[in-house]
Amino acid sequence: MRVGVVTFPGSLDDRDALRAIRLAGAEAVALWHGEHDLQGVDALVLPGGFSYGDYLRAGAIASLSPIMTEVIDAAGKGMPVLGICNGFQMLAEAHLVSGGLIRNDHGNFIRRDQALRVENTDTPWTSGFEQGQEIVIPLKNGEGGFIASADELARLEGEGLVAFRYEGVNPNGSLNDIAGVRNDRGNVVGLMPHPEHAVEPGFGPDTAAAMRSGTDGLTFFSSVLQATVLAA
Ligand SMILES: NC(=O)CC[C@H](N)C(=O)O
Repeated sequence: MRVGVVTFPGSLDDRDALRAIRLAGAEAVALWHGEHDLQGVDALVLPGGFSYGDYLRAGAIASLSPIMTEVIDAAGKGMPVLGICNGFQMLAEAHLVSGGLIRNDHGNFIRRDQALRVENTDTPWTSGFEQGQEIVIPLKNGEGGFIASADELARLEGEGLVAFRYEGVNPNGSLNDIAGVRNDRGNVVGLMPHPEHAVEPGFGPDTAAAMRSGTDGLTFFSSVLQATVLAA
């Protein structure tokens, strides 16, 4: 299975995403934002970072990059797409998932090992988790506050489209503690915390809770591998 990671000008976590994919056992394919070419990949990751310097709004300019034409087309056909942090911001700007991300309510960039509750396992990126499972992965952003209109929020909740919720601490004022959402079909998932930074023992979160494994993030990438094997 081939999983592509798109690099944009200002991407920061593309290499870690490629490494996470390899550690999960898939072939990692580096893609460039300026090309209209997905190189035949089976799944896609939009990585974290500061694409276009976060000018305008984080993810807004990247969402108009040439390759996004192909990403939007593939997502519409059911290809698994994961947006991590800046990638989640791009998914929201491209309307591939609902809602938007705004500056953290306290106004500061924040970095912490963050506990999350897995709310929806019916996606190719979360199928390896248990419903309600608590995981710990790193969070690091300045514009992580999840917003949506009252109607859209009610729809997300009512239709079970909230994929992850902050547990214990809401680090940025996100409505309903929402840390990640999925699209209606389930193939597109976006979240603010970073699974690709928690894939190897000793290099991930260092909280006591996470010492259970420190590799909760790897399940995202092993899940998508499993999803495609089952579909094949
Ligand atoms: N880690 C990231 O991807 C950061 C995302 C974005 N640049 C922000 O600060 O909100």
